Amino acid sequence: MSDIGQDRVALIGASGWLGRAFGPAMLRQGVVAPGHLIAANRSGAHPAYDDWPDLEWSTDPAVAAGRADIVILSVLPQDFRQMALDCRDRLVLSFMAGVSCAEIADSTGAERIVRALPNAAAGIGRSYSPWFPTPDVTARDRDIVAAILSSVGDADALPREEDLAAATILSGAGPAYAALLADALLQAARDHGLPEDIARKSVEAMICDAPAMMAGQIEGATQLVADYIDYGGTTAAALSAAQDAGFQDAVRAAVTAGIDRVNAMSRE
Ligand SMILES: NC(=O)C1=CN([C@@H]2O[C@H](COP(=O)(O)OP(=O)(O)OC[C@H]3O[C@@H](n4cnc5c(N)ncnc54)[C@H](O)[C@@H]3O)[C@@H](O)[C@H]2O)C=CC1
Ligand SMILES: O=C(O)[C@@H]1CCC=N1
Repeated sequence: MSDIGQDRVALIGASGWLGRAFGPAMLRQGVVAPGHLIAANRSGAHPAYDDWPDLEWSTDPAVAAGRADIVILSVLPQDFRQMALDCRDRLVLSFMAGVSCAEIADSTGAERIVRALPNAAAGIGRSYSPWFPTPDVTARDRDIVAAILSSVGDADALPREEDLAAATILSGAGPAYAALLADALLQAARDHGLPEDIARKSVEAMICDAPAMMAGQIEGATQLVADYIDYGGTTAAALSAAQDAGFQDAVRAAVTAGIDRVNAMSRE
């Protein structure tokens, strides 16, 4: 039996971007038994769950939450704010960006709340999901949360809730910044007249091979840039021009703007 034991889990937003990664992963790995999962969405059974034809579906989040011991909130903040959920005496695990534990407690009555920030790599089992528990969360709750989050990748507890804002903008963004860089490189390649297929293969080699060369040693990135600069070749010229044009400033502005947005959402 999994860490969840006989507890019933309501996954609110089961067919959304994150929900359809978590639900099937939890079922496939035996974190929750099919008879103990209630999948809630607006449209009923979703093809991502075709392997579990007998799964219980609900289009009423309040009913699903009411029948569960553990409630996973995988809905947009604005949709959550329209819901009337009673989660008293339940463990609530929220994936929502910018919705504080205090707001979740206020609107659901829950005291045992964990906020986690997965990312889109959950869909390939490679999410990194930092999480924060309220003081009432028990040791068993923590094991349950670790089991749920581990079903789609790696996870670590954070000591302070406010650190979730940065986590939202960094790991929470998944491949978004890499996509921005890839798009800029593709446009530059086209500007220089590279045939489209060669441009695509060149940029794919840059973006998709880099992870294999840097995995497990990301702290070496600063040294890698310095090594290229010291090498004094063509890449040095390109990297220096990017730095002079404000590359680091652009990244810092992106992270700051994102954190500001998260904090504004918390006050909306
Ligand atoms: N997509 C991502 O990479 C990340 C998302 N998040 C957070 O996770 C949460 C979910 O995000 P996504 O999966 O991307 O959203 P999504 O919009 O893809 O999925 C949300 C799901 O909730 C369902 N839903 C909305 N209102 C409902 C209602 N009244 N009753 C039943 N179901 C309802 C929708 O039908 C939809 O399937 C958001 O709060 C987001 O901030 C956090 C980290 C990363
Ligand atoms: O862009 C977003 O709002 C979602 C939530 C956290 C990360 N991605």
